[in-house]
Amino acid sequence: MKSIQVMTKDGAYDVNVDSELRFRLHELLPKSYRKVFVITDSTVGPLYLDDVLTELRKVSEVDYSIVPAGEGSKSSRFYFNLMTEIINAGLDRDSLIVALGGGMIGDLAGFVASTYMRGIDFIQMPTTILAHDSSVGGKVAINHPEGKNLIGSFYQPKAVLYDVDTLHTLPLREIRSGYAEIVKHSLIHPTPFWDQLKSLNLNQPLDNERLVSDLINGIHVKREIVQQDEFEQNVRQYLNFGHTLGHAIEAERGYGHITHGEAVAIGMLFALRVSEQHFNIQLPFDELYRWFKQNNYPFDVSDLSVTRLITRMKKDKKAKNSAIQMVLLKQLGECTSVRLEDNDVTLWLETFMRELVNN
Ligand SMILES: NC(=O)c1ccc[n+]([C@@H]2O[C@H](COP(=O)([O-])OP(=O)(O)OC[C@H]3O[C@@H](n4cnc5c(N)ncnc54)[C@H](O)[C@@H]3O)[C@@H](O)[C@H]2O)c1
Ligand SMILES: O=C(O)C(=O)C[C@@H](O)[C@H](O)[C@H](O)COP(=O)(O)O
Ligand SMILES: [Zn+2]
Repeated sequence: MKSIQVMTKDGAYDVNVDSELRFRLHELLPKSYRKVFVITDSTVGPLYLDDVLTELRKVSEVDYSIVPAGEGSKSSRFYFNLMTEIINAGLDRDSLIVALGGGMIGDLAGFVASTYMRGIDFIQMPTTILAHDSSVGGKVAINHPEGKNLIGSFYQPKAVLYDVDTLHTLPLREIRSGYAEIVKHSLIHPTPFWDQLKSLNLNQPLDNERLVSDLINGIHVKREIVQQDEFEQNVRQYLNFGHTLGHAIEAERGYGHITHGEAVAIGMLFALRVSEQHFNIQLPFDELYRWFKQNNYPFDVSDLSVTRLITRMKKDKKAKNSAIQMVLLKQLGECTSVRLEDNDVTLWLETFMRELVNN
């Protein structure tokens, strides 16, 4: 088992990555809990919930809830419903919430845990590739129609138990989506990690060893940045590379109409273009664009309005005084956060969207 420790203000926790972890769950709980409540979604539930419940019942009283799969459940409605369910289930401050699923479940269940009785313990059991990012670092949230993750907190899990066998039931679209965040980690960190990734063909069956190594590389980058700046006062912004436009597209399309990774992929390309223009430098835009295209990332942006996207980008959490703030690259592996003029971003976005539509 690969175990990566994350140090935070409230102590350390382990990110355990291995095959068949869900069958060793009861040994891996950080402590014993009287009651455990599992939150999962309607796709993951039928696949893995029974295994998890069987393990947990060896040591605790267990209850669960299944929300509809998809980004639409990361909402105030499902947040409130879950609150009612855990109140009725009698969870108290000695109880544990288990988030079994991808980033949607991790963010939603984590936000429930962070606010129920002002915070009870939770653990992450990620089941998507993307969740190598979302399960580590303690950002938990729900969406608002006005913007992604606008209602949330920083609340670290007590453990992350990543059973990589669960990743083999992921559809290709979710494999692609998850790899977008691995690509992000490779571009923002000085290790030559992008060089290893760029030969990868996602249309071929996943090689388990390769996948685990890519996930672990991503987790290392995430951990390093979170440990330096848990509450996003400075360098943690770099983890938002590609997200200023990415989040704007997700909200603009309506949550769930584009995956998070697909939106971030477009956002990263745009951030590379802006970096090139702003610093008058050359970056591997073409190489990244080719890799995304070869791997069939969808880049149809013809339905999106530049003006509306700019309005959304001005409401991004990084913005100060409604000025657009983007994470740019000074060179591969070196980030900086830059305040930009609306007019410049508008012009660059118009050109960039034309480029995507015409290619
Ligand atoms: N907190 C953070 O730091 C952070 C980081 C990145 C992304 N996020 C958030 O994470 C969310 C996206 O996460 P995601 O891409 O994992 O989405 P998701 O949780 O919605 O999962 C994607 C789809 O895959 C299905 N699925 C999950 N595991 C499966 C499995 N093993 N087999 C088959 N199907 C499976 C789900 O039911 C869903 O339909 C977004 O809300 C994003 O904002 C948060
Ligand atoms: O952990 C972080 O910090 C990130 O920014 C990781 C992102 O991949 C993730 O999508 C996160 O949820 C975005 O956070 P937000 O604060 O921009 O909503
Ligand atoms: Zn993200």
